[in-house]
Amino acid sequence: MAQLVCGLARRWCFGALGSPLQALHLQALPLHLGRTVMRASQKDFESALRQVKLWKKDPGNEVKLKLYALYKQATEGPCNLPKPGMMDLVNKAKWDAWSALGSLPKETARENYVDLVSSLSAASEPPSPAKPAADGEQAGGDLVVTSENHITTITFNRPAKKNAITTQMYRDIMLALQAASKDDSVLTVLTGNGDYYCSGNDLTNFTDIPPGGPEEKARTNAVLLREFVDYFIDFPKPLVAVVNGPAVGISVTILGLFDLVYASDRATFHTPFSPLGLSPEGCSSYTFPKMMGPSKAAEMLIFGRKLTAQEACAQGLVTEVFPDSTLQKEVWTRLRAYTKLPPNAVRTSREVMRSKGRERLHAVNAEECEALRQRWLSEECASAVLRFMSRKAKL
Ligand SMILES: CCCCC/C=C/CC(=O)SCCNC(=O)CCNC(=O)[C@H](O)C(C)(C)COP(=O)(O)OP(=O)(O)OC[C@H]1O[C@@H](n2cnc3c(N)ncnc32)[C@H](O)[C@@H]1OP(=O)(O)O
Repeated sequence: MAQLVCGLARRWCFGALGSPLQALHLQALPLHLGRTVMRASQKDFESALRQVKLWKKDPGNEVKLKLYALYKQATEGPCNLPKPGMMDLVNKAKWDAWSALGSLPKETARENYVDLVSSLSAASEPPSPAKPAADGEQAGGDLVVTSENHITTITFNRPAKKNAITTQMYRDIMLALQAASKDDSVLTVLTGNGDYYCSGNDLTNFTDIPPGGPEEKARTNAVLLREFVDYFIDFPKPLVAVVNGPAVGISVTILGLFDLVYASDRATFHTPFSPLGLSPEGCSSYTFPKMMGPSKAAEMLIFGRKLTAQEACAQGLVTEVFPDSTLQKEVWTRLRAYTKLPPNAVRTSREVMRSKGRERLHAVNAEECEALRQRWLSEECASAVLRFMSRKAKL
């Protein structure tokens, strides 16, 4: 039984800077710790700062921004920085949060900081021991890959973030597909752990701007996306999605490149590209109109209409819908039966079905990635990401 776990468990902690938003609070800490303690509540404040550094659970961007703003107000007073540009997403979010505190006195900000930390520390659960790995599985990692009974399963495993896909996960999925294309499996399955199948691209993937600026970020993301989608276009074995819950963005669009899509009746299919200032990817601008007709595809891809599992099945995006309570049992029984079919016949049938459209799919992928590269540099996209990060907007 082959076994592979991709992606290190990235437990959130202030010592490991995964993104600028994770970093923004920490950046402030050393500045403060060198200062002289002047007031009575300063000790509590410093103790709260130390406590925050020990948190292992990500408190979320909203809380991190609040902590950052209160910290700056407590130590420096009202916001005294020039307003960052629209594209400077992280600094803009920080600036907005700090400015929102207006002329709140330093002592009040310090007390609010201490109160916030103590309420969050009280609410957080003690760390639970890792679940023992079941046979053929390993716990942990943002992506878990197992291979059993001739089925390789790639599981999105970031349930606290609704399985949003980080840049590392894109790379790990490619590695997993590469391994699966060569192992003894007959089928490759993608599924999600937790209540979501996947909430699409992790929107914080756009926030860590490299020295080359937003243009470089847009370019490298476009290259990564193109390579990622190419892997699905060229994958040589049947691809199956077991959509255990809501699916968003790229996790929906690439379903057009799958052979079978089995969905829970809890699943929904949502591609909110226009509200995000984006355009379709995953070859969906070609596969969706082909499978559901141009006007149904337009409703989804241009106007962001969310489909239920039943609607997605009626449109041809989903193969079959199962009651959530029986999804796992029914689907895995069926998939195991499919693995008993003569593997060479399965591969040949798939290849003759796929080979004719492959070149076209690569061209569509290239075109979509170029359109997205430009979209990522737009103010519409920057505003949407900023709105999400400051939690004023959700789907
Ligand atoms: C290399 C680049 C390739 C780019 C390819 C392009 C792809 C395009 C897309 O995929 S577009 C789709 C992008 N996805 C979204 O816009 C979804 C955004 N998320 C939401 O709207 C909501 O979170 C939700 C509707 C999915 C779930 O709402 P709910 O209220 O049930 O849960 P929370 O909002 O509290 O979410 C729990 C935590 O998960 C974080 N999170 C969820 N989705 C994402 C995401 N896509 N990116 C980053 N983070 C996400 C959310 O922030 C919460 O975290 P917190 O607890 O730390 O606050």
